[in-house]
Amino acid sequence: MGCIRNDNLPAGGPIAEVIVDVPVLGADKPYDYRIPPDLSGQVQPGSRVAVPFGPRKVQGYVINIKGKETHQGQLKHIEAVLDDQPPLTEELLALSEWMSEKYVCFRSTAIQAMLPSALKARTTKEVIESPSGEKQVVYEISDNVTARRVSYVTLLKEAKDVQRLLQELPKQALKQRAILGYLLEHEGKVMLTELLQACQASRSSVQSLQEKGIVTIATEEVERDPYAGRSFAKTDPLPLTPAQKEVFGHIIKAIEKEQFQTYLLHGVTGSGKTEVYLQAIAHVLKKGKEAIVLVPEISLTPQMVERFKGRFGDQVAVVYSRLSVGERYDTWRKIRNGQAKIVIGARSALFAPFERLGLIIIDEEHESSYKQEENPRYHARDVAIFRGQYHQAPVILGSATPSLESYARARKNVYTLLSLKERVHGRALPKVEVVDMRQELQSGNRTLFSRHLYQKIEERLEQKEQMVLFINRRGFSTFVMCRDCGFVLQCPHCDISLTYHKVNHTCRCHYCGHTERQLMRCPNCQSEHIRFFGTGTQKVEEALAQTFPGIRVIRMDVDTTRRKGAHEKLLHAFGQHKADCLLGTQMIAKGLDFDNVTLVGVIAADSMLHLPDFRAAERTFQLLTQVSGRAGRRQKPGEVVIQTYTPDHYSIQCASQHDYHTFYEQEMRYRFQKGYPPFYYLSLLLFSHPDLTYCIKAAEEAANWLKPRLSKQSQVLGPVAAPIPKIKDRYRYQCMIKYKNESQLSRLLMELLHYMQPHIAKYHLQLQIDMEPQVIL
Ligand SMILES: Nc1ncnc2c1ncn2[C@@H]1O[C@H](COP(=O)(O)OP(=O)(O)OP(=O)(O)O)[C@@H](O)[C@H]1O
Ligand SMILES: [Zn+2]
Ligand SMILES: [Zn+2]
Repeated sequence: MGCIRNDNLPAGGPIAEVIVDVPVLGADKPYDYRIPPDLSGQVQPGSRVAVPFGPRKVQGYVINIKGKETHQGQLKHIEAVLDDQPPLTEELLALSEWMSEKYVCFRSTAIQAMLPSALKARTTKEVIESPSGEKQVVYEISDNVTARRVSYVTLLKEAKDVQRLLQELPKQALKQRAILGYLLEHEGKVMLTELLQACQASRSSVQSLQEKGIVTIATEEVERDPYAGRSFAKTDPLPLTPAQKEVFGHIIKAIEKEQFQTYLLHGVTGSGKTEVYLQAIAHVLKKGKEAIVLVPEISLTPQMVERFKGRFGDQVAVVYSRLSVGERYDTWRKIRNGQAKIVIGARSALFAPFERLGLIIIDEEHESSYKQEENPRYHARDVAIFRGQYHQAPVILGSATPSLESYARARKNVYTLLSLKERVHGRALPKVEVVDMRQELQSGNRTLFSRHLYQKIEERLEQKEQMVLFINRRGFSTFVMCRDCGFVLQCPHCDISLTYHKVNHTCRCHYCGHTERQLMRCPNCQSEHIRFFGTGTQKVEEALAQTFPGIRVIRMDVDTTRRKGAHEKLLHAFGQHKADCLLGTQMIAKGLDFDNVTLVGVIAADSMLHLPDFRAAERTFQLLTQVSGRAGRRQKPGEVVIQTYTPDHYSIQCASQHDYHTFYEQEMRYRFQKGYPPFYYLSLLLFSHPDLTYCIKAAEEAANWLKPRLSKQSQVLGPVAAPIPKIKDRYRYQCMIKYKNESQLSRLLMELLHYMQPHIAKYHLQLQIDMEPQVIL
């Protein structure tokens, strides 16, 4: 691998069409390369290859192999095949083509999204001097990470022979004795490093044993398995409730008939959706097929992993961003070579290179993290449906709070609606109380906790039950303002206010990380009346300690979970009752299933409601429902307290009554009036440039080009300043395209990219195209 050959080839021989890993506009098309005879068996559709491209060597992907006759003249040839088995299947090749068209991205970008980053080859440039003294640049392609190899020492003699050898060895050969003894104790095979350490021996001792033919040292490829050595208690399928049975029956039928169909499983929190998934997967395995389960990254808790590993053991591969590059690569290979049958993971797990896919599940399907916010800007739901269609396999979208888009599709019978309306075995949904914080203020309560919440927390502390408190923001305060002149401290690079972090007395930008020391005086009027407004996790943590002396709090937010394993550790500690309160951001809203949690408190329910995004109400409803769902999941009943300044808002009212349908109807009316999804599609063009005037001009030029080319019912809104008008010193302008039916839009936007190319290539304009964006900030 990696070495580039440079011999010359005669003309003739089959030709491969290759997509090169060069993400620029002009290079986004298949190039023809000759397949040299010695590689002819190895080059297949889906192979990753090294090819010359201009003066460079680059990595590419073979998408097709053609006969000899199609090309005249000189062709460059493929120089190396980079893997034993082609990393891409025929299906994934087709998917990459579909993605590049639908999401207006380069095909190589789509392909890269499917592969573990270990397969992103590095091109290294080296300058060498030729014999005649000329300098030459050579390029080498090497993989980022390769398989891990480990040396093992194996005993070649039987135990009784070794006993005899031990007698015969000279007295002073202490190390060799120790080594043989250790090998005997460990079934005759041990890792070299372990052996040397255990016996305090050097390599030469082992080598001398090898020379005598007693042991052998050999390297083997080993797999990096983050779960190696961990055992999971085996679980058996639970007898399904009648409601679960009904849902299960529908899904099984589709699996049996090998029929593509998209199901929307609307099941309240704790209704037993996961158990249905598990049993459906068992069925798929029995048919010799494979399954993919997507969950949002933050729901991929140890609890969740345990449920799948407990049922299916080593057949389960877990894919998430916390894996090291090497672990990810090994997990991917386990999938590619058929060792793993089930993949559970965050968004990118969807590209698991299975060839006999029998089921795809997207849990918490409403989650915005299923949309990738960088190129390729794909939505997991669309990709899942592509794969389901390809394999004739059912797709299940599950949620307690389906996205409006999905629910509307189910209403129109595009998806099949299945529902679980009650919690398993009649367990009650928690009682939710909404507290009007304006009244609290009027009655003189200026603390973070309403009297009601205060009382509930006290009760839990007395009864030794646990609670979950939720606040939408991390940090201490959400903005810093001068009370005399109203100056708000902002990030100099982004149009966004800085967040105060009390631990190290800094003000930080959550977009670019810019940090300033705590202000003592207003930079505008020199007043000392600086105040911190808004509430973050750190402030609640401090207030809890002051209000409830002795309370044990575990804080979970981006700041406390940065280190690998921290997330798991904190949750484990909470599960072991090492704290009374789990306090955190979104990351605690989902998937947690702790039996001792009887109270959930939402400190400020409004913080999401006022974001400049048409999905703000939907997100608020979803979040409140999910957080509430963490309470009373087992024997003990649960209670929820939601604190808000807008208690009458329908998203808060409906969430408190566990009433999805009323919320859906009301939100649909609003979307209809305003012309938003699911009534219209949106696509977003975002222009950014360090110079404001240039940015506006370019955006206008693009809008003017586009408008006459769209059909009459479609609208181009803007260009206007983006909701965050500047990030990292780049100004941001956007155009929103609203349409119902614009089948050629993707193609048109690709043309627009070509049209705008001079601005992009020469003047560093960035133009980002987002088909059906999830986040409009
Ligand atoms: N048929 C069953 N019999 C007994 N217990 C069950 C059954 N199905 C599920 N449970 C239990 O009920 C609880 C909730 O089930 P599960 O986690 O599957 O629900 P869910 O709908 O996936 O939850 P959420 O979406 O809120 O995370 C779990 O503790 C689970 O073990
Ligand atoms: Zn001031
Ligand atoms: Zn910033």
